[in-house]
Amino acid sequence: MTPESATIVALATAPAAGAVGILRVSGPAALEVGRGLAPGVPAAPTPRHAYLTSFVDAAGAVLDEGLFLYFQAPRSFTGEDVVELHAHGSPRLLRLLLARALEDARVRPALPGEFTRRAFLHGRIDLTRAEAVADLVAADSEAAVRAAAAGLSGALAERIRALELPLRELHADLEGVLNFPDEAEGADAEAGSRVVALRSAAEALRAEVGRGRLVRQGARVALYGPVNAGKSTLFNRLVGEARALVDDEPGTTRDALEARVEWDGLGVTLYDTAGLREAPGRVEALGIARTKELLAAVDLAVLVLPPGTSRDEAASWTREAGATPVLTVTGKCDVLTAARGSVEDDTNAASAVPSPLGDAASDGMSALPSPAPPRVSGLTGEGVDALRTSVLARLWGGGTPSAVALVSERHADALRRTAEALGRAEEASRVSTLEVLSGEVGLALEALGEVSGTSVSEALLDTLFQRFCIGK
Ligand SMILES: Nc1nc2c(c(=O)[nH]1)N(C=O)[C@@H](CNc1ccc(C(=O)N[C@@H](CCC(=O)O)C(=O)O)cc1)CN2
Ligand SMILES: Nc1nc2c(ncn2[C@@H]2O[C@H](COP(=O)(O)OP(=O)(O)OP(=O)(O)O)[C@@H](O)[C@H]2O)c(=O)[nH]1
Ligand SMILES: [Mg+2]
Repeated sequence: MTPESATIVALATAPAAGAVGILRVSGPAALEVGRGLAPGVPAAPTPRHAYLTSFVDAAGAVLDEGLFLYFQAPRSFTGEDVVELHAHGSPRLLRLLLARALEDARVRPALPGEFTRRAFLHGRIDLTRAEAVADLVAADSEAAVRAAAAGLSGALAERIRALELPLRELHADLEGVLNFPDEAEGADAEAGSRVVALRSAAEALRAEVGRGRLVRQGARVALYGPVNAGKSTLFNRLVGEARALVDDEPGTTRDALEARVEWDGLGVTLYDTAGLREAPGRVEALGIARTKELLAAVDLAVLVLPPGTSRDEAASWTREAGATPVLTVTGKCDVLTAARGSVEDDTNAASAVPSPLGDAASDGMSALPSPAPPRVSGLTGEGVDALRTSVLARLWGGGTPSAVALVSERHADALRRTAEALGRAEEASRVSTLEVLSGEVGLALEALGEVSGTSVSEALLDTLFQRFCIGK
């Protein structure tokens, strides 16, 4: 029996006690198998009608009373005949029902994501929407839910199609001219400008999707800086509970600590790290090594400086973060300092509006006059809301995640290859032959097709659907 003709079954609900548990069957034998469990249902049930009926064991003894739903192919989630048994949410009962369905030789357990995969194979949904299903299930912040929902409703599919159609037309025109020069004469006249327009559309889409991982997994933000700057106190304040140990002894934090928060719907994993200093003790040195590792991995590093830090010192602390963007703040701002030549020297009324210094410093432009870092106090909470806002602005560049923001590394990579091929096509349209131009346009089309699923391999589908849970 080929996989396509197999009827598959799985629990559609989590294997835990709950109000309702659903057993879902999809494939040609779905109705017969379902009626085997629910013999009270008519032989030709009305599709999409909820029948209240008994579910029975092999001997006909009643196991539960629940709802029976029949979706007739192709009007179902998978595009095949689908039967759902909505039973009471007893894991043990559902296992009995599942085992009974599997007694039929035409039925086998569904693989992870197989229902969704069949929906894709039967053309019910394209790949971006299939992936959005998995994203929605995995979403752990409001932003991730909203972005996945937009993906599910076809927002990304729409954008891809808007690029794919003209690209396909251009490719067809070019191939026409190459293969039937007489009939298709002149179809390549505007090729150069069409490539330019398509390339800029591809680049625009690419720019928009770059932050998919931020929404999907949340952003990672680490507090770092010299020992005793007030990092742990600020961390506790940002997290809203006393998670980290605080002490006036420098070198209190040894191991990085993490906490998950949700700010404006965006998931943020916040790290408190071991303070940096020269000549630490042995254990502390291990903590400092870990801080440096972590700094390389996060999306944003928040440098917490004690009041009175000089500009040179600030610049050198900034360099500790390497390539990671830095947002600098002056901590313990409730303490008055009279130090001269410090980073907060030019603090004035205007600098009450947080303006990240990190950019300038990490761009190697620290010689230019830059605004004073925003001031915070973990102790009093002053400036903490403004810091949160600056962090979000730095991660997002302001605004809320766009509908197409929830894009996987896979999508981003395919879009990058699309744009690159179009870049080479643009070059070819100026300096090379029509063959080369058409070849690059073909490559762009192929890369783009990996997003929508018009050109994907079985192997890629296997990998994609493996991240789904069983029953999805
Ligand atoms: N009980 C239950 N709830 C569920 C699902 C399910 O399979 N079963 N879903 C599963 O993930 C989601 C809903 N997704 C669905 C998508 C399409 C169709 C469907 O029957 N589509 C047909 C008919 C459309 C219509 O009549 O408007 C089609 O596309 O042709 C059903 C569910 C979430 N809730
Ligand atoms: N006045 C004032 N004191 C603070 C503030 N934040 C921290 N402190 C004090 O400064 C000392 C060090 O604070 P921590 O939060 O442990 O500093 P840290 O940067 O985590 O230090 P290490 O883990 O040792 O690197 C403690 O005595 C805190 O009470 C603040 O905003 N204002
Ligand atoms: Mg600490």
